[in-house]
Amino acid sequence: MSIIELQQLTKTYGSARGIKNLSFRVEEGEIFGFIGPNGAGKSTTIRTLLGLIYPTSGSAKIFGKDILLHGQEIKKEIGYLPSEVFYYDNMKVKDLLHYSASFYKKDCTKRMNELAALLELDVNKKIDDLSLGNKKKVGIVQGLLHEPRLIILDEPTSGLDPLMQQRFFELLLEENKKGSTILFSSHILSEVQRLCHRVAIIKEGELVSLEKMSTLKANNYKRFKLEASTAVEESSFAIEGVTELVIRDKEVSFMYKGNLNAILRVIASIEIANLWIEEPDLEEIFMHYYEKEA
Ligand SMILES: Nc1ncnc2c1ncn2[C@@H]1O[C@H](COP(=O)(O)OP(=O)(O)OP(=O)(O)O)[C@@H](O)[C@H]1O
Repeated sequence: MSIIELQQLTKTYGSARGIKNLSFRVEEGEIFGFIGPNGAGKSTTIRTLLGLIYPTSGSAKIFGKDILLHGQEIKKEIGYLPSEVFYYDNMKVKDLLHYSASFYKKDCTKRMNELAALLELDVNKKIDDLSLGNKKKVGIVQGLLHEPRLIILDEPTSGLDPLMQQRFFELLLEENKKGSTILFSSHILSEVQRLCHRVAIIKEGELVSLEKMSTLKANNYKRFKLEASTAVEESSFAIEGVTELVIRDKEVSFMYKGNLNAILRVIASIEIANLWIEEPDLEEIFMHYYEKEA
């Protein structure tokens, strides 16, 4: 079953572009990555889905229900972590969390305490006295304390130190195992690569790619580096699929997409001293995508 379904969802801010005709689905149990550079439209999409802003046209459903007709009902089963968190600074953390928990019709105290302990968050402190990272932790506890069916995270790791990021990822994987579906927006590709099953790539408000993480990696380029025993001619590598060719005397590097036998035949014709074939990370794939599209 689709947990989220967007159909031609469009949001403009006056004459400014927000998102344009976005259509995709997030299936139950997925960890779904939503990636794109600053200003691509990730927050606009999320805020529209949550009913914080109104779509200009198109529609969306969450749990099979229209977001405009059933917004209140839908939101009870969503945990949302906004990209920036703002609070009433004068409150104590525990008071804020109890206040947040009061919106749900179940006792969230146990889970709230577990999450605070896991993230090493001191709930007796005033929000005013917290660092940026600790404020982020308050947002995480707030978003997860009611054990939501759908977790929506907008750039969740900014402000968290590496140890806490790791703990947070483990927490998300645990929630996912228990059955939560997760939509995760980011421009930090390594974290998307580690966690997500599928990824939507958005550029200038439009969807440019929607792939399984495995397909995105498999279909893509490999990076070749080799050291030859003698100087190499550029013409040796003039075959289809080779890009970013750099030759420095005996050292050659390039990206390749295509039949591996074809490139291995080229390499076999050279007397080589060393060879590396590397899987590009999402960062490289992403840059390729953008450069190619541009
Ligand atoms: N309130 C607003 N008024 C006018 N334009 C806006 C508003 N909010 C967003 N935009 C524009 O909509 C586009 C998408 O912005 P959005 O914040 O959704 O991008 P994003 O992918 O979340 O980027 P970032 O990673 O920087 O948060 C941008 O061109 C932005 O300038």
